[in-house]
Amino acid sequence: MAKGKKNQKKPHNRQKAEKGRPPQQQPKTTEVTCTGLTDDGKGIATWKGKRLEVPHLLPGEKAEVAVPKRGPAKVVKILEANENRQKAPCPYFYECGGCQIQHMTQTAQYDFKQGVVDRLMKPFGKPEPIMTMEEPFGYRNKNTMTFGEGKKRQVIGGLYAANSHDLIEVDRCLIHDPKADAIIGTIKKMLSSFKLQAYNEDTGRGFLRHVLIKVGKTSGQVMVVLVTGTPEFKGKNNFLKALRRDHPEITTIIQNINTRRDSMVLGNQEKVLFGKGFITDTLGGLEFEISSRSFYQINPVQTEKLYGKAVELAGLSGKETVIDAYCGIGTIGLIASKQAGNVIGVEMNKGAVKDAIRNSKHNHVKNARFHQDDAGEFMTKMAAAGEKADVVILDPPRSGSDEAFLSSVAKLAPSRVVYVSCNPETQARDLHYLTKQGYNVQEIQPVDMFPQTYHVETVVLLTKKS
Ligand SMILES: C[S@@+](CC[C@H](N)C(=O)[O-])C[C@H]1O[C@@H](n2cnc3c(N)ncnc32)[C@H](O)[C@@H]1O
Repeated sequence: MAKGKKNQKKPHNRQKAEKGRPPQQQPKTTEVTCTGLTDDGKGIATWKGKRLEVPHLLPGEKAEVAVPKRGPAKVVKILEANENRQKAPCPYFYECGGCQIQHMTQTAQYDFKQGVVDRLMKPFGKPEPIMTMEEPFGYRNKNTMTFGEGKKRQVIGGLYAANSHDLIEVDRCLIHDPKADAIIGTIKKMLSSFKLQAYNEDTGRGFLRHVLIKVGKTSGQVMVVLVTGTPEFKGKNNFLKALRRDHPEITTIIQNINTRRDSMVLGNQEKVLFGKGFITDTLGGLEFEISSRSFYQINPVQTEKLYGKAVELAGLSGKETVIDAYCGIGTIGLIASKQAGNVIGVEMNKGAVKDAIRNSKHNHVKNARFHQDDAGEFMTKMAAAGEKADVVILDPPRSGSDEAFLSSVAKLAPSRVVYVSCNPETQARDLHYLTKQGYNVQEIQPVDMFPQTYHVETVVLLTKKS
């Protein structure tokens, strides 16, 4: 849900900016009929002969909609509702930018995601029914709330409003782990009794910027990261004592110091204040160490299904050489290593590679090696050296893979390619390339990794044409 936050513009001091500004005109309202949905779940309508995208509107619905000069259109009143509409369970849904489709019933959410995948994958075959989640709330193991000052310098702890960098006070986010929000609530209350200020983005002063909580869903371990604008931590010992007294479930506490003036959540400096500085969690029968910065899939229940499917599609017999490209902390490769001859992981992020190596030792995996490199360059070098691989598993970022990587796949000529993606649009682009390079798509499996949001994960099996 935090996707895109980093790139959002820094806000101005809104209070200052509003002084002397003429009162804002109310945006015009108009009646529209929704004819379809964008791939990110917005309604599509026509206004003044042009396409208008309206968040929270469903196909067939008639609505009165406000159309401001700048920014997204907004539903003022639904005049005729679609049967798939429901009252969003979260009271912050219409303001907050975290979830986009809570106004759809759960079944309609699945139909929407299935429809997006079916359309994008049509040239390659018919996707399997989406893997759904039995309990599609409270699934996140990584939960962040941001702290700031309100107009009266009061502490605000919450999430950013949609399409903006304005903070809205949120006590409970329904996709967060409830334990995480309870700890954040306690910290919010403790700030004033410990005379600690929230960080003010405009002045660059103040103490608490964010609280990041990671929860090991199977281990029950809890990491609290206090992201502070200054290294000084007044009353630290008593603060930690009080926090741990109220939340004995906390297993480690870290202070991350972020003095940057941009909107990156974590700074580069860290102090472990309590515990080991990491938590562990179990996935695919292995135990992974998770630090504050490690990339780790945020929905472990669905990740078990996703990785299980990816390993099944790899069709391993115990002898194969498997490449785990874009491997992060090595999760997929290490899980696959139990059924493979050997695993070669490649990942650009240095910290993640260190984590992957540590995780392979921790799990006594002897047949996996990890390399820090650009995946495309690494594969190009492998192909040039005449090396071979039996299976390539790739799980690139949202932007997808690149030509260097995909053309090297064709040269390495693995019999199977298992492509995991969090963006079916870039995945479809890359599948077009691979199918022209001698591969056939055999199976397409969508997985709902991010319920209540428009995001959908897919895993695709390609095999070499004989
Ligand atoms: C979607 S994550 C997948 C991580 C891992 N497979 C998992 O499931 O946890 C994508 C990973 O690709 C890495 N990455 C991004 N661009 C890369 C590149 N050009 N070469 C290698 N790794 C890259 C990112 O650092 C990130 O760890």
